[in-house]
Amino acid sequence: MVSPLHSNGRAELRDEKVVMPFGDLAPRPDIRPEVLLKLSGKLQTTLELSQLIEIFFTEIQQAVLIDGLTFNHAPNNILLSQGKASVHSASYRLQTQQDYMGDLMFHRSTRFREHELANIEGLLSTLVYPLRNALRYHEALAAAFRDPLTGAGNRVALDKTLSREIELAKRHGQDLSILMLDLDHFKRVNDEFGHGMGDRVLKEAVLSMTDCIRQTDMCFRYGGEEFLIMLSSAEEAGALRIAERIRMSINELRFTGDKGTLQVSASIGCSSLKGDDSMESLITRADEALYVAKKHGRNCVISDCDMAIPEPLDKQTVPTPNPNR
Ligand SMILES: Nc1nc2c(ncn2[C@@H]2O[C@H](COP(=O)(O)OP(=O)(O)OP(=O)(O)O)[C@@H](O)[C@H]2O)c(=O)[nH]1
Repeated sequence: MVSPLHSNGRAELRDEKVVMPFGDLAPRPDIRPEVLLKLSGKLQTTLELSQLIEIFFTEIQQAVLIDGLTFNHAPNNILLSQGKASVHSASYRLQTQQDYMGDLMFHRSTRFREHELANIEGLLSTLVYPLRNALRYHEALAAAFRDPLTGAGNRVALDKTLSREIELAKRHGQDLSILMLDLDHFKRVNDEFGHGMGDRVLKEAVLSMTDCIRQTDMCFRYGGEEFLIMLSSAEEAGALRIAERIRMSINELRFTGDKGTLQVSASIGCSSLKGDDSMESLITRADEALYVAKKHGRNCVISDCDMAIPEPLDKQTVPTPNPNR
């Protein structure tokens, strides 16, 4: 039997006191079996995490009044809230011997009493299996939209996300820009340093990209060594600044292998959303700008509005082994 509150499970009060409700003197849960049965049945009706937390929040009001509930699963980047945060809180780490299943925080304007904490813990036992199933479902869905090598979004995710973001940006009159990024002379990286090194470069380049963008922006693998970065609420000038930051950050990477140290560079084309743009036209303009960047020596950023004027090229364009490093 899995315990929702593994040995380190605990209820914490806001004033730093720690209560161990399952200690010898702690009260036992006092919940009617039909409440548990009903809750358990309802929780089994969905695999969607947000729905699951909503059902749990609504249903447990029958046993304990709470103002708000927060569910946090940092490894999967999940943060869900119901109701509102309040002065007092009780938090639980849900952990079985195999799985970490997240942290739940219950909020209330008045202190939780010990018998209420015991009831919350009794109710939590119904959440464990549905929550584990929902987390697995969430992970499977996320994997279906991710490039397995780099962790960037894949083409399926790109089509879904970019078309939705374009629609939203148009409806709310917001800016949206994209960057099309291609690593320069990547074939030489594979040929001279091996495919393993090529893979390493791809992974590190994606980390550089994601380090330079906001959480609301997204990076997708468009093809082999080509990436599309979606910048929400970014106008052309802002997008060019981010693109330049990414270009420099990739150019600063160093990879040491048997044949010395490798430096890579990237060319970037940028396009910003216009009123009559479709996803295809936005991508085509970024692609054309990327083509100009390649043509004018690589390791530079070109905007779709600025395709005739290439950046000054004082940078290294070819990955070079440097045996002295
Ligand atoms: N290691 C590795 N290589 C890949 C992967 N996907 C594509 N490639 C390689 O990326 C290279 C792309 O080569 P090209 O299209 O000629 O482009 P390039 O050498 O980067 O030249 P420019 O784009 O003109 O600067 C090919 O050799 C592909 O095999 C991958 O997942 N891993």
